[in-house]
Amino acid sequence: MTAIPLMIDLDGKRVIVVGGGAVAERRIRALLESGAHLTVISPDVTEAIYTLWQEGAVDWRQKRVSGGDLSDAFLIVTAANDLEVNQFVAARAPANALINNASDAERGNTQFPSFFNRGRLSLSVSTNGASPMLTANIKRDLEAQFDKRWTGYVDFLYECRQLLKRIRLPENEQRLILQQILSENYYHHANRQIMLNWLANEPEGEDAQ
Ligand SMILES: C[C@@]1(CC(=O)O)c2cc3[nH]c(cc4nc(cc5[nH]c(cc(n2)[C@H]1CCC(=O)O)[C@@](C)(CC(=O)O)[C@@H]5CCC(=O)O)C(CC(=O)O)=C4CCC(=O)O)c(CCC(=O)O)c3CC(=O)O
Ligand SMILES: NC(=O)C1=CN([C@@H]2O[C@H](COP(=O)(O)OP(=O)(O)OC[C@H]3O[C@@H](n4cnc5c(N)ncnc54)[C@H](O)[C@@H]3O)[C@@H](O)[C@H]2O)C=CC1
Repeated sequence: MTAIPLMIDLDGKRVIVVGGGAVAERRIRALLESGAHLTVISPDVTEAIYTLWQEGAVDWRQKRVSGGDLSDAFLIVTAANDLEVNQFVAARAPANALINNASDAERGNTQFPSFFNRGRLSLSVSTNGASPMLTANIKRDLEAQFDKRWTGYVDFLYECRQLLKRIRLPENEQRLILQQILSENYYHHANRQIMLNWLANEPEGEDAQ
């Protein structure tokens, strides 16, 4: 069995985080931007989680976890520093819930890759549990290779593609342009602007909405 990566939309979904330590904090940071409704269940939490709770970014139930805390959860992260607690949570999770078990990935069905974004570009790395430290190293290399300038470049690619969809050129011409904008020429802002202006001034295709 091999885990496959998916991009997941958690907007408005109920996410339960069991435990309030360093690992829980890392998962919460990854989840904050997702629009999920986050509830932390733990007798204590780190300072950073405490601040997030004060700011209203997460709910906090200051208690040890019990089975009743897990109903209706779409995703459960269990990151208590007690193997048995994490096993209990994994066993009591609703049948269709996604479950990430921080102390034993194989007793869950969901793993968090290490990831970062450059605008719309998302890069994630996983070794499927072989070596989280190798993952961290590879991520660091990728962060240097795909530096912040990629954000603007990927925005440019997005805008071009949206404009092309409106113009509705014959498929081969559209592919040619999509290929062409991958050339290093378009790392330069001025060239991007020329392409965008040209695309923006092309008439819309017949059946464009
Ligand atoms: C499945 C997964 C995540 C999940 O979905 O929960 C997972 C699982 C486990 N990690 C464990 C241990 C450690 N994890 C780290 C560090 C990181 N772990 C991360 C990801 C992942 N860890 C996912 C797989 C990713 C992959 O395979 O590529 C990183 C990359 C990202 C992040 O966590 O945000 C982050 C680096 C962040 C950075 O530095 O940038 C360190 C080192 C440290 O702390 O410095 C140690 C101690 C050393 C060691 O054990 O190697 C244990 C044993 C727990 C126990 O012994 O009780 C398990 C459980 C198991 O193996 O089953
Ligand atoms: N996935 C990963 O990347 C890593 C996972 N781990 C695993 O994650 C576990 C947690 O690591 P840390 O966050 O560093 O530990 P930590 O000790 O900083 O935090 C553990 C938290 O769990 C809470 N907790 C304990 N019993 C609980 C219960 N019955 N109900 C609710 N909350 C409870 C504690 O109050 C504390 O807030 C480790 O024991 C280890 O197995 C460790 C390192 C990396």
